[in-house]
Amino acid sequence: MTDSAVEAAKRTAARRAVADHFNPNSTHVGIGSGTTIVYVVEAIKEKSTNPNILFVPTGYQSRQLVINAGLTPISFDTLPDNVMLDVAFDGADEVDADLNCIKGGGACLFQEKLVAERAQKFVCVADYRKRQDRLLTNWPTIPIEVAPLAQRKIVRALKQLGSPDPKLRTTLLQKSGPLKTDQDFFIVDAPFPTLLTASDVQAGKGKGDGSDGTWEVNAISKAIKSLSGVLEVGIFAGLNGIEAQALETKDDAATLVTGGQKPIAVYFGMSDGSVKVRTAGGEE
Ligand SMILES: O=C(CO)[C@H](O)[C@H](O)COP(=O)(O)O
Repeated sequence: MTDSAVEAAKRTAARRAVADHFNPNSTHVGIGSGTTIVYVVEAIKEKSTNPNILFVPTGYQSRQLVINAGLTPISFDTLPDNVMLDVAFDGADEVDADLNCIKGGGACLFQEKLVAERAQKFVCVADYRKRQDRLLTNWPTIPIEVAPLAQRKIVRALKQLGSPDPKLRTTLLQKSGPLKTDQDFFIVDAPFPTLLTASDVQAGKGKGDGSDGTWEVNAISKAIKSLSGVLEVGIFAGLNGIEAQALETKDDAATLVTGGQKPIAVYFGMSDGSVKVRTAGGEE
């Protein structure tokens, strides 16, 4: 596939996702980061440039994208406590059969997670290379945002968790040295063996707790997040927004604060020009 074919796949999927999930009467919409989200913003702009819709970006690139499209950005920390985003769109680096995602290829995972958790509907758009049954199949590493001071000890701890060669992400262009995130933190990219889903563990394909060299998605995410100095882990797993809200209405007040991290739907642009939509109900 040529680069332009991959870009065409991203654009086709973005248009379908926006057609299905962007309501021009929305009040608050989250906008993720990366190359695919550009096509989402393009499609949104075609449907509405209503200045009353407030767009919550997930970092510098995302904010510029919103501004350049003539849309109205609003910072996450100015959202009133009782406001949920109607929908948040984002890209993904890899998605498994249960809709767990790896994100952070563009180093924006921290703000992306804040925004995803605040959305009633979190929707991802990606090209066919990201569509897998298990995480760490084609995408090689888990991106982790860390405090610079703690970087070396976190790399050591990741090795103890079974990551063979965690690496500090560096800038590729003129400036040498570590890449800095929008929070002025560092990114460590940690390879692990392919991650098990919860149903793999139930089916006895591995313990999933690291003791036999296998990790289940939620377990490795929690283990990494518990290391001091880790700001956020680029695994979006657990509940989706609809499941989280259902729990909250059953008077579990804690869930609104954590929200859902998993998308309710992922739109994959395929190499033949079609779009596959993966949801909790399966794929069509
Ligand atoms: O998580 C991200 C940035 O932190 C991106 O959404 C992810 O890397 C996908 O990027 P692209 O659309 O360029 O493939």
